[in-house]
Amino acid sequence: NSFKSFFWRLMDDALLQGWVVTARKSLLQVIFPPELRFACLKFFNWIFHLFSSYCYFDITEIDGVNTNELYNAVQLYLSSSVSINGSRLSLTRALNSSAITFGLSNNDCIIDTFNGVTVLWEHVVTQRQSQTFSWRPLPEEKRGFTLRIKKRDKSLILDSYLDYIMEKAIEIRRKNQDRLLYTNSRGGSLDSRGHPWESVPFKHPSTFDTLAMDPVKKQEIMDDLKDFANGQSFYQKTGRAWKRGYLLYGPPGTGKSSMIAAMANYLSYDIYDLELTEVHNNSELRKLLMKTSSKSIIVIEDIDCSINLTNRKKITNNPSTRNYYDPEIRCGSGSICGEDGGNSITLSGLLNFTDGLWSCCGSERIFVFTTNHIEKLDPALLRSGRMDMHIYMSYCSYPALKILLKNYLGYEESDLDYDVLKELEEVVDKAEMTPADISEVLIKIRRHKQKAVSELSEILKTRAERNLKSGSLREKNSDDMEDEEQEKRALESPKEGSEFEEPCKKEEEEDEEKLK
Ligand SMILES: Nc1ncnc2c1ncn2[C@@H]1O[C@H](COP(=O)(O)OP(=O)(O)OP(=O)(O)O)[C@@H](O)[C@H]1O
Ligand SMILES: [Mg+2]
Repeated sequence: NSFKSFFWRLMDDALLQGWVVTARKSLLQVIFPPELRFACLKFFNWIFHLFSSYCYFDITEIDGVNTNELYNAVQLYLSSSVSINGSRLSLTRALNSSAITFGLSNNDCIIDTFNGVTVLWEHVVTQRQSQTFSWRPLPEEKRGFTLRIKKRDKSLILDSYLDYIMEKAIEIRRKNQDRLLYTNSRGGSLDSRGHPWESVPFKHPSTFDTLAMDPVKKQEIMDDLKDFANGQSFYQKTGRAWKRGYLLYGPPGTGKSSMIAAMANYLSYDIYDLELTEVHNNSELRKLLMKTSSKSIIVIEDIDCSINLTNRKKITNNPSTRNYYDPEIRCGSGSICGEDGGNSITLSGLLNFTDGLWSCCGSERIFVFTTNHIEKLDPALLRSGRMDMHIYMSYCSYPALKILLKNYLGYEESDLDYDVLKELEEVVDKAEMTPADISEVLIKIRRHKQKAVSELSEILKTRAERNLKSGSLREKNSDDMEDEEQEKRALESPKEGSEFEEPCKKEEEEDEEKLK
């Protein structure tokens, strides 16, 4: 009985409580209808914001139906600071990327500072209430960032912080994305999207660390590249197009192509490998240039072989008449400007490509030309300002050899005997071996390090001796030939005031008379 009464009392209580709750609810609704409650909330919000020293900006992932660019930019931008400070992170890896991006977890906060101003970012994720009609399905979660800043810093932040974030995001995206190597090997034909370039992921492992060359020269080039990449305001201030030209020259196998790969890896630029022989005329060249993107290196390898410079000799043989404004010289090879009617690629077209008006469509571009024979190049290509830096890639020097020993055998300078080093230093310059030759020797015997060094030393010695012998032989030959030539000249040369000068004088006199 007692249990029964207890049960019923409990039920009564529950019923009563339910009634009370319902009654209270309906009473509240009578006194505070939803409109009034909403107005109250708004009012309290307004009061809160009025007295708060902060203001808030919401950056939602989807703005109406479009994806909000700023949301993605903020996400990428925060990824760099989040990776250091966060304790719970979301990780993503985008398509075409080999890097992992860190992100703020849902409803997590992070503090950032910009120009001494502190801001707070919150990643707000809520469930989407009801699916409204839309042409494309929206994600179930509503994501966004809320930026909290002090009211007094509002103008500073809006003026520069958001621009800074956008720039940083582009940089991070480029760094994370695999770089591309473009080629125009398809000739002038376009792909389905109207692009003349074909691309493949660029994964060349060459870096400035692995490049064997004089460290001082290497540092100079690296500084120059960094100055260029950070020099937007400088180029704007001085009225120069934001581009730079490098001419790499030297014997085959000295690292010209490796240097280009190292440059691209250092600056995270794409490479456009321009095959000039596939370009039919100047307008095609211009179209190719227009379709290159900023932050890229445009490469023309073996420039001396790529363009017809046959008539160049005619011009350079007569230096007194050489004038850059001469149309023949501007066109490089005489055949090009006029008669061919633009049916072939010309030196003038190439010069316009590198520093004409068209070269400035897009910005932050580097032109690199390589050649094994700098002496074959037209002076118009070499004049200062066109190729800003001429870099000689030389035979392997002692500092370069030390880099190769470190890269291939893991030998630091201190790991090797003083005598061995001295021996290598003495012969390496005289041997005139390219880094490619030396790396070939080291690769073959890299498992037996000491043997590799002693074998390399032997090879260098033999090559040095051979060069010395052939050098002295060459000297002797050239001395003999000079003697012979002098003798010949002495025999052939007419005596002073002989008939050789007479006709010339006669002709001159006749010319003068005609002029009179
Ligand atoms: N300076 C260097 N540092 C490191 N490795 C080098 C260097 N030079 C050449 N090598 C090695 O030799 C190979 C050939 O070098 P690379 O193609 O860069 O020479 P190149 O100067 O472009 O020759 P070519 O004039 O024939 O095009 C590379 O794969 C690289 O491993
Ligand atoms: Mg090369």
